[in-house]
Amino acid sequence: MKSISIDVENLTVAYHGKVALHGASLQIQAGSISGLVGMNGSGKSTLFKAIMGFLKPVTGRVLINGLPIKTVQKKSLVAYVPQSEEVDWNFPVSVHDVVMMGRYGYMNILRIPSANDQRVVRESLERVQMWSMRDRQIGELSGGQKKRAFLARALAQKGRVLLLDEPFTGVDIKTEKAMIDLLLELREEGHTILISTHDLASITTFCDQVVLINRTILAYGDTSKVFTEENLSRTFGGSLGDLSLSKSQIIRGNKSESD
Ligand SMILES: Nc1ncnc2c1ncn2[C@@H]1O[C@H](COP(=O)(O)OP(=O)(O)OP(=O)(O)O)[C@@H](O)[C@H]1O
Repeated sequence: MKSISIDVENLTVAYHGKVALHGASLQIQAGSISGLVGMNGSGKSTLFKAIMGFLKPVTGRVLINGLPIKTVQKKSLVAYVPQSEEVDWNFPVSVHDVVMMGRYGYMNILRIPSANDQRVVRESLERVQMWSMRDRQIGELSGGQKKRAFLARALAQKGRVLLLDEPFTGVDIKTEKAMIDLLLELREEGHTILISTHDLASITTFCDQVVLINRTILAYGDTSKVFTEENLSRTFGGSLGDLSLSKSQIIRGNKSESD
């Protein structure tokens, strides 16, 4: 699989004239995992939505492998897992239906799944250990199961770029570890992954790059260079103590089962 880069150039995004993200620039290397880190309201979801082309920027642009998102989306290259709050969980669809939505870009207007679509949906559900729950209504799932169902939808889309907005929120430590292992596998397969998370302690265990955000991009680059005490203080406006993060977790990451 050929890996794909993401370039964000001088991006400014506003909601009803109020700027949420200004002058944001960053580069995500093809075939890497990047952790997007920032406080509540710092603009993480806004950045995801702008990369997806859901929000029209006031200034700047986003290039996926050098191409505008509109061109790329026709090929279903970028898959997005939104925050749980963005999903209507009362919508009467099964887990299987949700994952099949990842195949819509490959179907004609009648949306009749082919044998290949059925196979890909099954494989995607099996990869997140959700095949046995395929007939459940999405509203009946636990927080972690909801996240896995939407990750399966992204896998079914066969996007080469995966944008994951807080996939670990409400997920237990065992499931988070299984998801991280899956992300590492997906990177080996050539996917480019941008993931926002509030679990700072696990960043150094799986992210090649870190992007620090507070209404603009404060820093980005190799985790070993960017995930520093000074940069985190700038991002969160406090000390490491406030972040419940030890120096060792910044340097090499040491999240344990008992955390
Ligand atoms: N639909 C919207 N209309 C108006 N303002 C919005 C909208 N969505 C987000 N905002 C504002 O834009 C800013 C950035 O919000 P955003 O959701 O991108 O932050 P975030 O970093 O994803 O936060 P969190 O960690 O809480 O999910 C916030 O001030 C927020 O209030």
